Amino acid sequence: MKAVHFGAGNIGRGFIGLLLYQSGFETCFVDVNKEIVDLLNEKRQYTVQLANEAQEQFSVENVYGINSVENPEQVAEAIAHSDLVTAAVGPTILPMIAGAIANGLKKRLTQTKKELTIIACENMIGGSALLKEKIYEQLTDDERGQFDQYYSFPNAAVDRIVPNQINEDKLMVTVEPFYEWIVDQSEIKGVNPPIHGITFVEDLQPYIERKLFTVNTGHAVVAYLGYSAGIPYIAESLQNKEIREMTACILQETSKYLITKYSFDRKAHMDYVEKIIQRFANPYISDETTRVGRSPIRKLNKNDRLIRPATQYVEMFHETPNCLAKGIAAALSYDYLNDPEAKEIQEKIQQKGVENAIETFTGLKADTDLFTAVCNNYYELVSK
Ligand SMILES: NC(=O)C1=CN([C@@H]2O[C@H](COP(=O)(O)OP(=O)(O)OC[C@H]3O[C@@H](n4cnc5c(N)ncnc54)[C@H](O)[C@@H]3O)[C@@H](O)[C@H]2O)C=CC1
Ligand SMILES: O=P(O)(O)OC[C@H]1O[C@](O)(CO)[C@@H](O)[C@@H]1O
Repeated sequence: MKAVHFGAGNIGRGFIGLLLYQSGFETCFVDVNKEIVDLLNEKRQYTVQLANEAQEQFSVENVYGINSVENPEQVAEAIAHSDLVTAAVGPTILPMIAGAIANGLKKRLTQTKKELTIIACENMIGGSALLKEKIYEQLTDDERGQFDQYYSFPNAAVDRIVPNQINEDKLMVTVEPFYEWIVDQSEIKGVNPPIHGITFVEDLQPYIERKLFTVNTGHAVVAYLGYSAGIPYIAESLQNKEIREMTACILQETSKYLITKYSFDRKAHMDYVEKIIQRFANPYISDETTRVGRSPIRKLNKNDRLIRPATQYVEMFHETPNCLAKGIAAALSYDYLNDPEAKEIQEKIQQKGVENAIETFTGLKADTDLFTAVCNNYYELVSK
């Protein structure tokens, strides 16, 4: 079996690539990073190491790379002969890979009429649906009809903390032991991809919201509060009592929303939350607050990990989630200027004021209690 995976980065190599190999796939990594692609072609294998006391290592073999800038034709050819296409490039990059996937899928139709599954493995709601939308924008009506018949784009939730790598071996990836990959099987045409480690579900919504509004909300606020306190690493940030308590409070608010909406068992959900906080504090991982806090405009989007649970909370309980408001304020105050999105937010705040920035980046309306709470928390945070 052959898989084409876009994005030979942390999640691509450290999570998806590992499971594909363990499930018997040959994996073609498509990337724009020449160094990584060349190394994959030279070594044809790499190592994944677990971030725990035993530091267990796994060899991932049967891999190669294609540079999509230099060799777009090879990418199309690989997709035409593949049994699975996956991606982990980041939500903002999905539109940029859509053309290459569209070309490959068109070529595939000239050679076979077998079904194919395409899965975007990103931290977002509806990642594969977005990829499909961007691919379909490039098709004629006739091609859309054929794609509908053979290709499916099931949404997915992926969870494994993979920090930035500082290994001498540029292909090696250190990952946390925990992982979860959940795929919406109701969307799949033909058989489910035979990958050990995927959990197939009929309704992804509870799983993706539970993951995004617990793992990603929690991780992001630790990053922004840690950065604001001058702490460079996530685990170290959690040693700060104020940050730990604020994170717990924020996750109480998201839990209240999730438990009410999806009727999760309270005890099981709170155990899930506790386990996640322990994962953040993993002493075998050095995870920078600037990595976890990256791209704050994306993270402040109305459908993402900070604003969506807050607005859903207001809608459901008619009260303001004050801790989430503080987490949102911390994201707005994130002034790491090497991050282009953080820079853009800070420039907006300087030029137009924080009220304008809140409206622009979060979509919150100025006459709401949540807006006021975010604003007040922002002023409190920056005056410290
Ligand atoms: N690192 C983590 O712990 C987790 C990450 N994710 C998600 O996985 C996705 C990828 O994240 P990471 O692996 O951490 O990022 P990364 O930056 O390590 O990897 C992204 C890869 O995509 C490549 N890329 C960029 N533009 C491309 C293009 N046009 N065509 C092909 N490849 C391209 C980059 O060169 C890089 O190798 C993101 O959506 C992230 O939210 C999800 C769960 C955990
Ligand atoms: O990848 P994003 O969406 O920027 O989020 C940052 C971090 O969230 C996690 O996926 C999980 O907390 C990280 O490991 C990840 O990189």
